[in-house]
Amino acid sequence: MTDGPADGTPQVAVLGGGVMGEALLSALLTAGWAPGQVEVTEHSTARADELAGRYGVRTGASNVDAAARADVVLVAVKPNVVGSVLDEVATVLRGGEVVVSVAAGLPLAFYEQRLPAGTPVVRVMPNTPAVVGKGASAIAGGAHTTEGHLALVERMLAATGLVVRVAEKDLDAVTAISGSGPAYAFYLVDAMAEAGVLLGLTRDLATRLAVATVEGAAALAAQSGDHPVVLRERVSSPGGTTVAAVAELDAHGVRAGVVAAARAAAERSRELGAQYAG
Ligand SMILES: NC(=O)C1=CN([C@@H]2O[C@H](COP(=O)(O)OP(=O)(O)OC[C@H]3O[C@@H](n4cnc5c(N)ncnc54)[C@H](OP(=O)(O)O)[C@@H]3O)[C@@H](O)[C@H]2O)C=CC1
Ligand SMILES: O=C(O)[C@@H]1CCC=N1
Repeated sequence: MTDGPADGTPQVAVLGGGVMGEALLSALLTAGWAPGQVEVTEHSTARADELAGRYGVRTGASNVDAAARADVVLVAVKPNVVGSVLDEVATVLRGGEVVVSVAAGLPLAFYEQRLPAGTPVVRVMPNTPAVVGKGASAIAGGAHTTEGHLALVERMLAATGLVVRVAEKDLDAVTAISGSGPAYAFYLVDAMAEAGVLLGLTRDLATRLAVATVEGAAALAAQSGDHPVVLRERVSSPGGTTVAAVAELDAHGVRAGVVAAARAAAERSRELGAQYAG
């Protein structure tokens, strides 16, 4: 079994071809995997056919068959299904395959207990902007994971955007910030667009302006390296429109709301782990 780029391009089985499974499948192909080196499993025949038609990969309903052919098993089903999927594929894994999972909450030990002894497991917390190469993913390896395994997963995610290594204990927080975070940004974009409509802009124009503004602000924050407070101050002319607006954000508790939202997401991640791994 390969454990790194030097060993070539391993065969990957993506178990679950939903939102994240498709994003990772697409990223693998962009990163250089050939369609013949990736296989996807799906419950729904219609969805399997859709993915096969769009990406030219082999698709099927059998997790066991796909795992038996794979060097890397990428688990992309919901947390409540992961246990049963692991029990299925554990029957055909030999301990040398790398198991990678994007499921929220479930600890590495949960996988290691269910898989053959010595199986390297890597948890990944990606996010949906991976689809356009602007994602943010954090990875954490388990007890049998080597530098080569982590490097392989980084290579698999190369087309998704930023990839960072973290300790497993930080993954609930990562889930709350970057995993769920795109939803917070879309929430803001939607609110800004709605406000534009309220102020008399067409919905199309308001949405385009809101999206470009959030995209531009993120790019400026990334490229300037300046603290967000400094960037905000630069927008805020004395006695001007921005200070009037930000005072309303403060008065409505938006900052506290974001903090509470992230705390709730991290707590839910811990709950999912306890609920389905317990
Ligand atoms: N969406 C996101 O932004 C992120 C998701 N994740 C994680 O990714 C995982 C998948 O989430 P997401 O893609 O959103 O969910 P989806 O529901 O879109 O995808 C899951 C897919 O797995 C299929 N499936 C269900 N059971 C099985 C099975 N036994 N074997 C094979 N396939 C199966 C489902 O089919 P069917 O619908 O027919 O049951 C569905 O297509 C979750 O664990 C989540 O925590 C992590 C980071 C971000
Ligand atoms: O909502 C969820 O549970 C998943 C994990 C992070 C983003 N989506």
